[in-house]
Amino acid sequence: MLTMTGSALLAFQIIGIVLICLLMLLVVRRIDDSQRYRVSALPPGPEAQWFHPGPKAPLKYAQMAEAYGPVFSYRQGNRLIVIINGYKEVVDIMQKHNAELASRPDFIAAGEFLSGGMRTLLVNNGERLRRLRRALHSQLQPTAAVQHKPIQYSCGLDLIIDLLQDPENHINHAKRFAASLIMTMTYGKNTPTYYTDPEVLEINVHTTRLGKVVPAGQHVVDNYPILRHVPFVVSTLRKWHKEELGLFSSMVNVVRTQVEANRAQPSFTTYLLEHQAEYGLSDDELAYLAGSMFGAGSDSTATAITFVIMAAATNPHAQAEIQAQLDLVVGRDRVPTFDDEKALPLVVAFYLESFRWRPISWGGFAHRATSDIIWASNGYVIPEGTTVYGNHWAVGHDSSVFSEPEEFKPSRWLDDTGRLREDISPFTYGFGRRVCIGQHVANNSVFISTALLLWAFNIREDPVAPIDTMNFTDSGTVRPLPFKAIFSPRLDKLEEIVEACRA
Ligand code: HEM
Repeated sequence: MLTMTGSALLAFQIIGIVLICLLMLLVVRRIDDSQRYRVSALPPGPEAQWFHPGPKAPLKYAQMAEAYGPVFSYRQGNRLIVIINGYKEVVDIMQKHNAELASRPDFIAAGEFLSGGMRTLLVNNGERLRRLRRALHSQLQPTAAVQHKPIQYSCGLDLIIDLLQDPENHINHAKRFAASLIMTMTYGKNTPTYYTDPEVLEINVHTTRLGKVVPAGQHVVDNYPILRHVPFVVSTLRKWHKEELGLFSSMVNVVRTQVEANRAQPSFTTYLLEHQAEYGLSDDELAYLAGSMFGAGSDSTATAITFVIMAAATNPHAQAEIQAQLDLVVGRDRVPTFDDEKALPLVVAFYLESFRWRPISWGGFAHRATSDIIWASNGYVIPEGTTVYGNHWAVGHDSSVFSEPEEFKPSRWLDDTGRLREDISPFTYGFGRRVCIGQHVANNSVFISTALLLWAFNIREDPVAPIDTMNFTDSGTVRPLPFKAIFSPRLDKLEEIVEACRA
């Protein structure tokens, strides 16, 4: 009993000291800020010292942009946040000032503790980021992305067969496509992958944990960094890191054993093991580099495929147009392949429009200004240290670039001659120097799935179960919630043709 009272007293003392320190820090920062911000104006925004947008922030931000303008700011205590909601503004700020926005805000819970500072997405700009991105680039840049096309094609054929046999579960089939691809690319897995495989389930536990602590302010240590020194505050994060690192290391060890026995399939991990010294990777960094491919590339790719299905089911006219092109270019005796891509601009336009219409990382990912950014057109300053988001939802729905933004119109991505436009982008993969490094692989996945899906099926909405196209999770990478779609094969011998094309 005495011991309990003693530790309670100690805890109160620590909390007291922490509160006093925080108060002092707040006063000093406010004096500092008020002096700096007088020089030029901050983008306008709510007055509150602690503003929280609430649920579905990207939609709320788009509404706020109508009141404050396309670039606005708000505060969360000491943190200053700027949200960019217009297409032109995102180009002017996120793209043109890419060097000053190449860093991340401090993700203390998710980056420092949960990921041990090793998850590429959360690493600050600097020497480690350069090493990690260079290693990833070797496998994911356009010329290297080509080598993954045969796996993507084969996963695409599986997707068609899965849908034919069990259409109800279409969301899980899209997840299977993405999981199989990543497991093969990363670890050289050559047995079929299912979304219910124990290792896939285990990776998903870790991805879900990460998703819980990434949003700024979700964990107390992000709001009060001084608490990082209080062991019980960060003990769960430390435990999660240990478990995640254990899993990632064990997966690398399997490949290491295969390499030693001379029976490893070439993969990202075999490449990293061979070039470990060249990239200066520790064993733990190597394990994280391989392991976090799944978190970064699996859910996002699966969501992209499911949004294509949703777009097709709710836009029969656009679907018919793309099928007419597929019939002309591919016919019905064989499946579409990557070789058809140049002749199928409508397929590309269809998925680009899907990216714009229902963005996957809908609020964008946080960047940090590492020096003051003067936004010349309006004379506003985005001070050093500000967290900056390009709001993908608002940018894709900017009516000055995308007329009738609620409408699904693939034709807006084509010029008068039917070629793909190069002057606009859906910005699905983010901005500047932190743009998604897996974008070429992801585009190939979405291209082959879209082509195969719409070649193989007429996809329809069930009149008695209309699809709510805004029914997705309110998370960093959104996930569409279950919806019914009817998949009617467009040819009698679909399975036969697909199987014949596997060779
Ligand atoms: C349709 C699928 C995908 C979407 C929509 C997507 C989207 C994004 C976005 C929005 C970012 C942050 C960009 C920013 O900070 O502005 C990002 C970062 C990243 N993505 Fe993707 N991604 C996809 C697929 C992939 C794949 C397949 C991989 C790997 C195989 C991958 C690996 C990464 C990595 C490593 C980062 C961190 C880059 C950094 O912070 O420097 N992504 N992705």
